[in-house]
Amino acid sequence: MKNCVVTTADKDKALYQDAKNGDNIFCQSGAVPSMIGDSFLIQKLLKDILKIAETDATVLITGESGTGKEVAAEMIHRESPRKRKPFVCVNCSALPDSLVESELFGYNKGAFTGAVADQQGKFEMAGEGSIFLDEIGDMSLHAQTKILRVIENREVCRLGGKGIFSVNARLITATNKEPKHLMEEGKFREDLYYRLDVARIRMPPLRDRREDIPILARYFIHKFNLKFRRKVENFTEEAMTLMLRYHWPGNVRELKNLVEKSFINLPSREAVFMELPEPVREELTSTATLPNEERTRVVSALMETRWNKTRAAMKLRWSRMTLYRKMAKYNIIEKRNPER
Ligand SMILES: Nc1ncnc2c1ncn2[C@@H]1O[C@H](COP(=O)(O)OP(=O)(O)OP(=O)(O)O)[C@@H](O)[C@H]1O
Repeated sequence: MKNCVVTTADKDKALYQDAKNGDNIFCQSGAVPSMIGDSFLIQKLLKDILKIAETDATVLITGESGTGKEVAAEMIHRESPRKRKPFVCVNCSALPDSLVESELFGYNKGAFTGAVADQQGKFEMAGEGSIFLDEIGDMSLHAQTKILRVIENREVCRLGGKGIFSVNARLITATNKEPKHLMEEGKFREDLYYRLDVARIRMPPLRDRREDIPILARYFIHKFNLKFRRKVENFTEEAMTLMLRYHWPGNVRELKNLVEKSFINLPSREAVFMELPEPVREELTSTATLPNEERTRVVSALMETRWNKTRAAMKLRWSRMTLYRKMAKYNIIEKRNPER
């Protein structure tokens, strides 16, 4: 992730930088990247995000890599009363110990060799907005001590500076490592953890919400249609079946990359239905797990029939009652979606 600052002014210019990929995403007013998905888990997550956004609590977001922690952090800011103030992202894993203070707290001209001009730190830049410390679990104990001090005192001092700035930004942090394990291994300060874990958001892995795969795939297809000037509608049925069964260790990021690879592999500019590139197809076929094949079958039947229960039940050769029972058993909930 590139460190980035999104200000209201930037958004007015319809510019938002996809902090992970360095892409510039052009957005219409307010249409910054949003959390796509209509599974029960995502709907619940969205409710939690909106509830937490309103409070001013410090947030800790946990979840595997690629599950959308940064998307969630940005949404918390965007939905909070601080939305017109800056949103500052810091990738802690890319921050060597020697740079922690100068990056986060800033410095004054002459503070060290190379400090040729005054420089604001990230806490100062965030002002009354939000500061997002990503991959906080990768910070050294030394750096954690510095962060803890800022949280406790709510003030920072630039390197080589005399003045003290009070810290008013809301703190949002994320880690893809389990904080409890990090503490057991002595890699994370317990006192800092309790300061950060005031409100918790847990991002579910994609394999636990497979019913979001078609809608996410369509969303990325839409994005890449714009980027590559194509008119793809969807994946072929065979490709989608494989995708629904795959276990997605890299989560949504892996799905996004796969959609992009499939675009690059398109045989013609006019192609409407997309195959998976051959090596990916082989990989997905060999690693596709069937942790809950019945659930996958139910979701696929519902998707294929646009949630028409009578037709889905017929497809599965079940009664409607059986279908409803299975939907309840596997927590499959229909979301009213104009696309369907
Ligand atoms: N629910 C979602 N809807 C739309 N896009 C998503 C969603 N979840 C993730 N993405 C996209 O997937 C990619 C990875 O998401 P993100 O960077 O937020 O994951 P992360 O959990 O922060 O990963 P890491 O732990 O590696 O930092 C991004 O391009 C993001 O825009």
